[in-house]
Amino acid sequence: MSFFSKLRDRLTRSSSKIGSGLEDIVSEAAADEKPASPAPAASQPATEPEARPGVLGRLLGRAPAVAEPRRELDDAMLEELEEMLIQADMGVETALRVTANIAEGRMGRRVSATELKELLADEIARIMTPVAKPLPLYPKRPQVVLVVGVNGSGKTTTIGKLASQFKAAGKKVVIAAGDTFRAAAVEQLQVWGQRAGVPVMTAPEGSDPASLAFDAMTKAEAEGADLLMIDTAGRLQNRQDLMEELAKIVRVIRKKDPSAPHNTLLVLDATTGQNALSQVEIFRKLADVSGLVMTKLDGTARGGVLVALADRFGLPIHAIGVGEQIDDLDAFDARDFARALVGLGD
Ligand SMILES: Nc1nc2c(ncn2[C@@H]2O[C@H](COP(=O)(O)OP(=O)(O)OP(=O)(O)O)[C@@H](O)[C@H]2O)c(=O)[nH]1
Repeated sequence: MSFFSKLRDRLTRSSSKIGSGLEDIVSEAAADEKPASPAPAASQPATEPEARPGVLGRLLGRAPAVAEPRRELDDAMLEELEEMLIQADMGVETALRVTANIAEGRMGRRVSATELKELLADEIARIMTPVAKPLPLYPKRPQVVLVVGVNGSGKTTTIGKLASQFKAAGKKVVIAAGDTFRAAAVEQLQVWGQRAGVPVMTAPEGSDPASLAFDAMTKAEAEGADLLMIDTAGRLQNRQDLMEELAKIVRVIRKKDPSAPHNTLLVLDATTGQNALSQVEIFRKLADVSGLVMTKLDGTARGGVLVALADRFGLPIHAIGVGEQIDDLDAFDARDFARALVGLGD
């Protein structure tokens, strides 16, 4: 199954919220109106073709989309659209901007839900394309990837999935279980390491994570590893401690390589919705976040938050997770995500 198919299948809680939201906005009002004039599309600009049924629709011989209800784009409709996007966790500013862009040059036109979905997907893709960047790989060996994020956000799983994918791509990977205070986190990382066939460096419970990071750096250098992925603690309850812990890890690995860490990945859980925005703000103060990974897009109707994140921070989005299996994480593709999010096909 292609990742797009998987994404579309698993993003359904978000996409049904947005997709049916758009359909409701158009059809509820259209139901109150008299039947549309016979050829509303005839007066539309040539650059905005009438919506066509998708490939599946054509194969099944569905009636062309002219039968779809249409609604005149006016202030009331824009307000509903804005409200729906806010409800879908896109954030107020992003929802306003997206709605304004959709409205531009189209006020008074009669649009169908399919057209609206296409317009919305284009707007979302436009916002997200500049940030859709896979984790950059450098010739530097070992490339040190520090992974930060609150407990439970999916750091361990993301490290396991990335390690396994890099290993499959022929890279030599070492993992350091830097959350030394939580035995369960270390064990979980060891399970992922075994699954991926990647060594996991651990340290006794409660020992200094920076000292583990140093040892892991030594091992990665000695073994000629391409990548060293360092898991870290995510205790936000005591931010000062966490900041010092992260700063110490960075100080120590810089003794071995002044250019490290080469990436600082912030892992965010999509189910936290708008809270993900404040997590970015907090972690940017704690660490020099260079890119984002968003997990658990499969279990939530709040996937729109990724659009808000892209719009607000402009940080690279390296990958997204849509499940718990090794191949449920893939590079972020703006167009695919935008289309899946509004419930459109490839
Ligand atoms: N449905 C789903 N579950 C996920 C995804 N990514 C991670 N999980 C699950 O989320 C839970 C937390 O993930 P972890 O990787 O342990 O998160 P963590 O940030 O390392 O958390 P700690 O180990 O508590 O520090 C686990 O049960 C994972 O299986 C995803 O993309 N989709």
